[in-house]
Amino acid sequence: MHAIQDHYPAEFAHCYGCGSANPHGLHLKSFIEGERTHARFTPAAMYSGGYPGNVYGGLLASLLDCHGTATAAAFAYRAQGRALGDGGAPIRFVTGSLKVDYKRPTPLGIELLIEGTLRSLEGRKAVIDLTLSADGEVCVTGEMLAVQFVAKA
Ligand SMILES: CCCCCCCCCCCCCCCC(=O)SCCNC(=O)CCNC(=O)[C@H](O)C(C)(C)COP(=O)(O)OP(=O)(O)OC[C@H]1O[C@@H](n2cnc3c(N)ncnc32)[C@H](O)[C@@H]1OP(=O)(O)O
Repeated sequence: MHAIQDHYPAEFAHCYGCGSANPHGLHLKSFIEGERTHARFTPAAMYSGGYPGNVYGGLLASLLDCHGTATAAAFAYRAQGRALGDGGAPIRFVTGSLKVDYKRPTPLGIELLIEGTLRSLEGRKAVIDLTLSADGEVCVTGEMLAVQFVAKA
């Protein structure tokens, strides 16, 4: 199964969090299944926060950031009856705002599950609800406003 990011055109594949063309990046891959999206990431020891054994909060926000915009794009394609990577004009979303709530420490070294659902899609604005879980426990929640990017003339 192809990830949502596998359909990003080469010129948009340099994102630190999810771009396949960024050799230093996280290479997050998100998938849409039914009414939710999901991605998985196992943080290595170098992503330590200040508290031993736990993940740095900025990394967690990065994971939500990339997964949220991928979620917005995937649901926008679906809403328009289009297939991802259909060769038409790409529907690009960027993060307008991202609220992150750290509910409990997130452990290093185990697979994290990041999930997204579409709360609303109106015009260029998509509101995405996000969770990040470890071992079945939600550690982080997020709320993203993703805005469809329109190149200005
Ligand atoms: C599947 C195939 C895909 C193919 C193709 C994909 C390629 C895709 C690559 C993506 C790669 C990964 C991406 C990773 C996620 C990042 O890391 S994205 C990087 C971080 N984000 C940014 O740099 C965004 C910077 N900000 C901006 O560029 C502009 O502010 C924005 C967000 C585009 C909006 O500007 P604008 O286009 O001038 O639009 P504007 O009229 O200001 O706002 C539109 C609406 O949104 C609202 N809004 C905007 N910002 C906010 C805010 N912060 N709070 C509340 N409301 C807001 C406005 O109030 C307005 O609402 P309405 O009046 O329409 O009701």
